[in-house]
Amino acid sequence: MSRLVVVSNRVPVQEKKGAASAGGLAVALEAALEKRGGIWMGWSGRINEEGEPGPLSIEQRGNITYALTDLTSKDVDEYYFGFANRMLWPICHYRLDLAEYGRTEMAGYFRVNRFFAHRLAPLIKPDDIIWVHDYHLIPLAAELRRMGIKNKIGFFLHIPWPPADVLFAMPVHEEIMRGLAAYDLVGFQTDHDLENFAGCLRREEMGDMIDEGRFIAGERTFRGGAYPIAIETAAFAEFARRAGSHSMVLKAQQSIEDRSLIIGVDRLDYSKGITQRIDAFEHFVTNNPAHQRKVTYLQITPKSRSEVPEYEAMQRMVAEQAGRVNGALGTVDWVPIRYINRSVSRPVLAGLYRLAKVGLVTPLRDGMNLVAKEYVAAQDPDDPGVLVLSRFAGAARELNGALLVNPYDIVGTSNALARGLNMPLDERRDRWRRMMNHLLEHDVSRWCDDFLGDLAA
Ligand SMILES: O=P(O)(O)OC[C@H]1O[C@H](O[C@H]2O[C@H](CO)[C@@H](O)[C@H](O)[C@H]2O)[C@H](O)[C@@H](O)[C@@H]1O
Ligand SMILES: O=c1ccn([C@@H]2O[C@H](COP(=O)(O)OP(=O)(O)O)[C@@H](O)[C@H]2O)c(=O)[nH]1
Repeated sequence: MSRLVVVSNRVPVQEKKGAASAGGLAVALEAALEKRGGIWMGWSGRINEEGEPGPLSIEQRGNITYALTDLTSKDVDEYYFGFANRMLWPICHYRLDLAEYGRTEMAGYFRVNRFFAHRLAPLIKPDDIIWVHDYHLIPLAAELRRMGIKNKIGFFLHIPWPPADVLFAMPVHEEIMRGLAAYDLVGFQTDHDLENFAGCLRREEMGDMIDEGRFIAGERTFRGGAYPIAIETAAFAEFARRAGSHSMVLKAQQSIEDRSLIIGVDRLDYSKGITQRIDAFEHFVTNNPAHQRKVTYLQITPKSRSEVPEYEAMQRMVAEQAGRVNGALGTVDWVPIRYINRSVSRPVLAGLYRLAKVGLVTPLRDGMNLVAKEYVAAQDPDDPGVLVLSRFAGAARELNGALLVNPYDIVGTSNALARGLNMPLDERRDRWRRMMNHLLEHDVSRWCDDFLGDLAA
């Protein structure tokens, strides 16, 4: 089996041991590299203003060699906060209104990708398979090819891919598309993302699909497919089963008393639909007097990308909104929304998911949304909760036992919440079993095997 070289912006070794990780990418990949061995290269998370980069910092952990590079603050501002998170992220989440195009940021993005390629190339052996992750690093393969690297290189996009009319609002869309064409295999979360990609290629006759899953763009032919990312289902279910004795989970359970728990877990990101969700909850409580004082909505929302102005504004907005709703609906002995701005460790999350009668996952647009899958995996088979899921999350393509909602439809989401809380046990079991069977069969190791199998083929 060939050695695997993974490249991603974030690398989990940069997190302190035992720290709670708030990103799905890290969670999913750790398992894969442990199994196969190889190199994981990425940003150290550190800023180094020296100008000339020092040597890569190398750390061996089990089967994995972590190779990390520092970046300058100019790099981080332009490449990560700038182009990746203020241009590509909003565009790929269909938010043209939030996209900020700056030439400096765009140049910084391509420059940092070139820099990554120069640091990575000396580590690569002829038989290595290279797997690049996410929107931060789209041009990496083109840079490596320019340096003469002929290895198989795959790319997986963790976020949605938009239709042509949205993508083409980005001035450098052609270069980004050409960047993708430099890979041997481009993986998307869903068939819808793949269709959008094919549409973008066709629109200005840049390329086409020549066969099922085979594309041409200019001189290059390459493959593309849908590879929905997954979780370590059995292990997560076991976490949840044991979590009942965790002191934090016990405390939560005691403090909820006999109320029904509704849970939301999201990075504080405008794509996650948190404000619409709070509106839906407010509508639900106001219009269902029988549930007043009988429900607690726990929203766990670690801060994310706070240096980006849209995220900073969002932090204020959600905090104010949660406070306003609690002020309007709460009583001396009942706080309807518990809003937490910190990251919670995965074992505790697993226990909280299991306590919750409803998992409320309502992004306006999301590549996959691993929280939806974790919520299902964490349920008690004898008395499972109900997943209320946005039709615009990648997970909605797979989780056919969920109550699907349009997150922009506040009344519709409120009705789904009511239906979830009142659902008879038999229906809950049927719905949960369908989803759990799917998640057990399609877990994260299968996701890796599928992608790497196709890349190696
Ligand atoms: O690294 P950050 O800027 O702090 O952001 C965290 C991660 O957010 C994004 O997650 C996506 O990947 C998940 C797993 O495939 C998927 O379920 C979710 O829908 C996506 O939003 C981002 O793509 C990662 O690169 C970030 O590390
Ligand atoms: O306090 C938290 C909040 C989230 N997560 C984890 O962060 C991931 C979020 O992934 P998702 O795909 O839902 O969204 P993303 O943040 O990657 O856009 C999930 O595995 C969660 O369990 C966590 O460990 N602690």
